[in-house]
Amino acid sequence: MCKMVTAGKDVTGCCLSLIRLKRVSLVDTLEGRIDALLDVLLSREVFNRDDREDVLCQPGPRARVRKVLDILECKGEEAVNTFLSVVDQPETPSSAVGKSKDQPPSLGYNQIKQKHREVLRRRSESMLYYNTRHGEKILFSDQYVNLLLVNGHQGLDIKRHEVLAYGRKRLSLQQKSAEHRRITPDQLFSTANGARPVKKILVTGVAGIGKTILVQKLLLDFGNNKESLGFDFIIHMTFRDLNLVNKPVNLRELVLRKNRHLAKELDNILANDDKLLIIFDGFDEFRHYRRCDVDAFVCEPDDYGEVEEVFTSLMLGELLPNTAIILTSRPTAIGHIPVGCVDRFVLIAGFSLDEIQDFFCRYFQDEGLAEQLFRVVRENELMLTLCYIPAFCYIICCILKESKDFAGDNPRTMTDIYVQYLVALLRTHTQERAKASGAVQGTCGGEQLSDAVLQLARLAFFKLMDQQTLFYASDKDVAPLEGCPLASTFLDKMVAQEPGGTEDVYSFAHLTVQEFFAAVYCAMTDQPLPDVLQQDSSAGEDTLKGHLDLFSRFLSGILSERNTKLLARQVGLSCDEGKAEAFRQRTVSNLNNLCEKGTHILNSLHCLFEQQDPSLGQEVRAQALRLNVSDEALSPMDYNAIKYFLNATAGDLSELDLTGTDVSYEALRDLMPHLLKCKQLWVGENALDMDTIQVIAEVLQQSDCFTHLGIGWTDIGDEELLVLSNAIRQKKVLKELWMEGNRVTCRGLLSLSDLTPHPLSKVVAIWNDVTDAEVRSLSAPGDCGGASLTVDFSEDAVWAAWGSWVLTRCSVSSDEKLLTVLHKVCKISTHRLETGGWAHAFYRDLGRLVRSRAEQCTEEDVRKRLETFEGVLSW
Ligand SMILES: Nc1ncnc2c1ncn2[C@@H]1O[C@H](COP(=O)(O)OP(=O)(O)OP(=O)(O)O)[C@@H](O)[C@H]1O
Repeated sequence: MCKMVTAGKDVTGCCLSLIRLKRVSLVDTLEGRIDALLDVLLSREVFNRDDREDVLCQPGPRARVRKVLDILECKGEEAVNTFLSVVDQPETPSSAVGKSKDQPPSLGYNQIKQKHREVLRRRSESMLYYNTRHGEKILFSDQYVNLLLVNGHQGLDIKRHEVLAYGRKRLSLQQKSAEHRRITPDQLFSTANGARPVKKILVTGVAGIGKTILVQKLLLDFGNNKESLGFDFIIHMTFRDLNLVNKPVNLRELVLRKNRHLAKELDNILANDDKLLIIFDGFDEFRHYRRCDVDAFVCEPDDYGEVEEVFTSLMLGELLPNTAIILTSRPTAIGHIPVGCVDRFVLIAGFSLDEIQDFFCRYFQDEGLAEQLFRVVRENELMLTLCYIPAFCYIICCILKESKDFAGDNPRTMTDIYVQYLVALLRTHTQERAKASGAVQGTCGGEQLSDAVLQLARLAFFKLMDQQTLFYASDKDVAPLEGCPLASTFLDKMVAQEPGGTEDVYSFAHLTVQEFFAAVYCAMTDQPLPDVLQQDSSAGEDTLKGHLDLFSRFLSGILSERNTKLLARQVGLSCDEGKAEAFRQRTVSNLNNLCEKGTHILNSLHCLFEQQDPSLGQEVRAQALRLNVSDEALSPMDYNAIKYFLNATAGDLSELDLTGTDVSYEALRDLMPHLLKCKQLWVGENALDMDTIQVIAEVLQQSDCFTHLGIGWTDIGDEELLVLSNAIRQKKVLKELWMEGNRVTCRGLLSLSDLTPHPLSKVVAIWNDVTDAEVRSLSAPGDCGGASLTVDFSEDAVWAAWGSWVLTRCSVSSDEKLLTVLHKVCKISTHRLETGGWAHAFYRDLGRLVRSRAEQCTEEDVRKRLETFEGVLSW
């Protein structure tokens, strides 16, 4: 490799700049032979003994090479010239210093390896549920259910709440399962032929989907010698634990914090970095997660840095470049991960129907009972949707264990389930306390119970507002919970090792549980609503979309009449009626506002749904009902909320925006009565098959008010357009048809000729299968479309804005979706793209995006297709 450094160059006169230029690769190349190199430099009198000492004082081989380079810079051209001639010489076996890499592992190394496996096995063999009783041992292997893992790149700007995004993602994943490749835990590091090795893996998935459990599975299999994934050692770190590090630290100390048994062999373990896997769990819980864009790195295991610097240095390969890393995170935080270095993106998609059933069997350990209760859940769409998330599956099993069915207070909304969950656990808790103290039930009842719940809820609320999920025992908000047995039912506790002793650190088992308790506090006390919910929706749209989404849904559900009554009866909590009424009025005014402006409205629809009060919907009196629910795959729960709103509100639907929602035939058919009253329907960026097109055609045939239709990027061809044009001909009310990026040919467009310019005053059909000659004839006045038909890139200003919109979308889409877009946009013939026009910049930027995606892509066939397009785009 040193040959490469100087090959083909006349080194005289440029040696100094050469070593500056090649500094990083020199460090990589020479770290394994630094000691031998020093000897040679000494013997050639380039270095003196003091220089040598200076170098040897540096911690670790990489730092030593850097020091050599620094000293050489001071010594000037001649010294550097000699140095380069030395490094160009082939390495003699004796000079190779990567000792531990080349030598067979020592006995000590192998013994520690086995011991470490035993430690990991011991630590991972029990399943720890948040409410596991002290001393209770539930075997992990008895409870573990297979998780669906898929290779996948995820958009980095997922801001929506994970739990809710989950149902949508899950369903769309299922639909597209053929396109995605399933992987199993043992395939995480496997590579397709010829692909570069997978070293850094990012595992994402929403709250409660099983990221930590997957990590536990990897550790247990490793501990049991079942699956080593090719590693000698796995080091497990959680960000919860790393949060406790509050001063500069080095990697060695971080490893030893929880693994003192590795101390003796740690040098060898770190030297064998290609046999080492480090797992970092729960990046979203890292309190410094916004600060990982560091510019200071640590390069040696003994170098000190802030904890985020050590982490980022490992991720970017500045530190232990050959070490494999698995990083888990909820999607909300991945925008802060240096994803450029990630070799593989893995998404945990949770349970499918079979796994839910398997979970029930394992949980109830009685086949008959499990089957009976599974049937109850399967018949309840909402419940079933939630069960795809293992954590919910667990919560629902807890509820069922208590009540055996959902009869009586049948849960209809997400809040209902959480309220029942709270009640179920409180009941167990009070009964157990009564049993333990030998007293009658109610020891912790009445006031005492509601006070304890409010204490917990207070903690949840204030920490949520500060976006905190970890609470130290020394915190003044935590202190009142000391000794409260209720807290241990709902809070996770861990003991943090601190220099002066230990400290307890608490968290709710899941963020959703914290959000629920926070909403209980806000509803049941005189705490004013948080500012973001107070704001007029015109100012607060953005914030309302963010981290308080689920909190506001819970708040709405808790303030509903049925839940306030239930909580009063079961928990002794009462809420101020004025507050409930104020919240309801705010919900109505938010809905009015969002409808009139056509801003994203889904969360407010869920708030309304949570209330389950038909009269509330009737109060919505927006001047125009513009419903924008675009850009995320919608789940059955979302459709429930949309339909609920549309059924409850009177008035015609001005606009329904279902762009990029994975809308299906069933969903559109279900919405049919509302579509007949809709003026503008946007269903672009969904794969629309003929059945779905038929539903739209039916609406066109029957509706007297349907004036605008958007079906861009829906993969439709002439046949589908023919069905639509026949339907338009029936009522002749459609004015605008947007159908860019499809497979329509000139023949298809000609089917619209008698419909333009009346009723169709605008047809946008760029990026379809139309040749240049056809474009000219179609655009000619008097022909098929004339002025009302746009098939070409004529108006620069309009399409420049369009291009940047498409680019933004491409940058957050999956590789598969990117390929679909590329397939369309690369059909444009180049001579129509006038030099200097917007299209050049557009294709250049698109080319860059494709190149970076191809570099990161681990699926060979997808990568090859991306590379083909890269070639096309670099004409
Ligand atoms: N594969 C599984 N088999 C059985 N139970 C599971 C499995 N995965 C998850 N669970 C259940 O779901 C709960 C939550 O899982 P886990 O803590 O791994 O989620 P997570 O994705 O790490 O969530 P968060 O993002 O909130 O940290 C577990 O405590 C367990 O009860």
